[in-house]
Amino acid sequence: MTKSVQVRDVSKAFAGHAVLRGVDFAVEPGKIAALLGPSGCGKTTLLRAIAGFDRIDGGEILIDGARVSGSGSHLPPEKRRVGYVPQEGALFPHLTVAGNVGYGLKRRERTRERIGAALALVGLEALMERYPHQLSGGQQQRVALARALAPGPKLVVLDEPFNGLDLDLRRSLCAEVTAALQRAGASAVLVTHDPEEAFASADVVAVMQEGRIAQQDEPRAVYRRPASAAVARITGGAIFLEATVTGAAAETPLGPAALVAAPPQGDGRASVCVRPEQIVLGAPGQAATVVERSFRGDHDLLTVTVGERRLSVRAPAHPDSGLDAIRLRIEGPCVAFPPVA
Ligand SMILES: Nc1ncnc2c1ncn2[C@@H]1O[C@H](COP(=O)(O)OP(=O)(O)OP(=O)(O)O)[C@@H](O)[C@H]1O
Repeated sequence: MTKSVQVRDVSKAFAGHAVLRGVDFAVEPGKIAALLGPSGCGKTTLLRAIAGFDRIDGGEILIDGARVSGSGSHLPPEKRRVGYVPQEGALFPHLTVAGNVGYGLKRRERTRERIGAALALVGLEALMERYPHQLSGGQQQRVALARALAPGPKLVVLDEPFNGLDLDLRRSLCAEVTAALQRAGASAVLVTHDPEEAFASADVVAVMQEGRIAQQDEPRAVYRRPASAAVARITGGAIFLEATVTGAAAETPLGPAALVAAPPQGDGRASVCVRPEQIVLGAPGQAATVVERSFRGDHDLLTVTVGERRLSVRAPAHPDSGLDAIRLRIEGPCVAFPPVA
């Protein structure tokens, strides 16, 4: 099947500093892909290259099977049929909602019906006559999405569209944006540095690290089977335990742990990655001593020692619990990486 967007071996440098170093990345039609990575890894640069705002130095980019960048060619952004949602919306303050949404449409397409249909995708058709300053931050972002969707693009790229919004709003807006993209039948690339946002909104997560895609897979796969220790850290909480591996089993300071698979490096010493929720309290388990208990609302965060090792462990919130001896064990399969030197 023709990919909605296909990025092949793309490189890009700014003033001699390589920012994209051979990026391979693809999105299937109608799917939402999240580009997840730490600050400075090249996410925005890749997004801008796909949208056509920046030229690439090497490799090629295809949209719907047609080359738009590469081998000396560079189709300008307005010819790519890619909708772009920048950080913090960037609506025109002097235009109404309808004016903003109609902005990207050709004059003959700029009808009330067409604008209303785009606003209906984000549930804001009632606010057509308002100005951006009369909208909440979340509404502004939805208008920015409606503006990007109005010309009927096959692909929409969104650059950290929920930045600057509070956490509750981020979560609800994320669900609304995903639903609007699905209603519009558009494929999307969403840039984020928040794993929860990537998992909640995307069909596929591409984990980016130092200008390369380190792993691209379904959300559960990148979380449960990270390809490297760095991917494990980028995709959520990760506790690394020194262990001895035999086949698909590991012996750790917290007792035995099953592995998702025997590691390619074989038996011997390893660093086993455990997700925080895989460490559970209660017998049977390894004896641990609680040295600090910190109230975190819906849970307590315990600092515990197991032998020489100090760990942070989530525990149910408990008003009467003091500092005491507990037992810990690992539940569910983990991933083993080569030992840290
Ligand atoms: N126009 C430019 N000129 C020079 N350097 C640039 C330019 N754009 C980006 N860079 C550099 O490229 C690197 C990657 O930047 P980019 O914005 O793509 O990262 P990012 O992963 O999107 O980061 P963030 O999450 O902080 O937005 C950074 O070191 C940045 O300083």
